[in-house]
Amino acid sequence: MSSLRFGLIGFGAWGKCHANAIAKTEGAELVAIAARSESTCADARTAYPEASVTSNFGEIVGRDDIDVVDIVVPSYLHFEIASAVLSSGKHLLLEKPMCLSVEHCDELIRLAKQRGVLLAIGHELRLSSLWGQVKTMIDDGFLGDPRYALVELSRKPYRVGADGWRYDIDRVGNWILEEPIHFFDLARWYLSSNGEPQSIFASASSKQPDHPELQDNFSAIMQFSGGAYAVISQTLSMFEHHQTVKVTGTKGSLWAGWSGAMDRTRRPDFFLRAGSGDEVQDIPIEKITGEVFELEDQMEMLVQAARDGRPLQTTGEDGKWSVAMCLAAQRSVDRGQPVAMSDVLSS
Ligand SMILES: NC(=O)C1=CN([C@@H]2O[C@H](COP(=O)(O)OP(=O)(O)OC[C@H]3O[C@@H](n4cnc5c(N)ncnc54)[C@H](OP(=O)(O)O)[C@@H]3O)[C@@H](O)[C@H]2O)C=CC1
Ligand SMILES: O=C1CO[C@H](CO)[C@@H](O)[C@@H]1O
Repeated sequence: MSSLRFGLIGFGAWGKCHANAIAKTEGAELVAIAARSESTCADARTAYPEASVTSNFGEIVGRDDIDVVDIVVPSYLHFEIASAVLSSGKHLLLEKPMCLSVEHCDELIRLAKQRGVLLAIGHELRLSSLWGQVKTMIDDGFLGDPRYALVELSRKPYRVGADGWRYDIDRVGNWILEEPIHFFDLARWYLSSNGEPQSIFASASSKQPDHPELQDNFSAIMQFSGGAYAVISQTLSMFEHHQTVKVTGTKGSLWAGWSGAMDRTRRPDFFLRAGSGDEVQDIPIEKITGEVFELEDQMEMLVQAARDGRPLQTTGEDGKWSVAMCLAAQRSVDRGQPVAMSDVLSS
């Protein structure tokens, strides 16, 4: 069977990891790469001599021998490039945050439906053996009724990004859309038996006096219709990368952790422990986990969805919910009050 032909737009810190993941995936072929600057285009030519490289992403969009486009550019460019790709009738893998507004997310979902193509969003934690095992145990009833989730990350500061986009509020949107977006997605996934999130109350602080809008410390409480709630908390003022998840229910509890020198390490430490009354067990996680590994699984997911019609695990609808939760959280930080999800989803 012939390979699915991928075009990659963006070849920065994370785009290079995408290129590597596509190249490793059976049934996928990296045929074209676009970046902005000549120097990044030159890097791409050296690393992937068999791919065509361009500084005009429109050339990839305009080709009719490309099946899937993978977009890994600064977040403020997601909507413009994604709508061009979907309009051209190609499948799309779009990095998180899907877009910087709910309206733009809706428009991409509409376009994907209209053109009958796949739209997957880079919420790769859903493909993790560790975070996925937590979900499996919740769905299998280990906790009884889930009542509470904590998703917490302590890490070193964000990378600046090409041309400084990640430290420019107009181009990044806000910092909740950068990394806490993954944790909102996880919490919504874990507590899905409680219905959708109803409201979010959040606080944040900055350690940068000249940039109060870039908030290094962030915490939120999200309330679900079924009565459960989740706490999302992150600091960028730590060292290394340490993530914790705790979920409790009417019968049991789960505690999972992942640590590495950085988010992209290939040598992480991770664990899952499960409690039921006084009995505590270590749950083995056979498959190594971390964002670089899940990225490879994400490429495989696309190949299988495009070829065999298997369902996507990271959909446009989920991408939209994740953006909406982050926008609600930022509005709550700014106003000092809880924000109803219905206000954000309808505005
Ligand atoms: N799911 C996840 O876990 C992660 C998701 N992300 C997301 O991925 C995206 C990219 O992040 P990251 O790689 O860290 O950012 P970088 O700044 O490192 O890279 C951005 C890349 O986009 C390229 N680019 C900019 N404008 C254009 C354009 N008009 N056409 C083609 N290429 C362009 C840049 O080119 P040049 O180099 O020439 O400037 C650069 O190669 C962001 O949306 C981020 O939120 C990031 C990390 C992890
Ligand atoms: O998961 C992630 C790792 O950190 C990056 C920032 O440096 C984020 O963009 C990203 O979502």
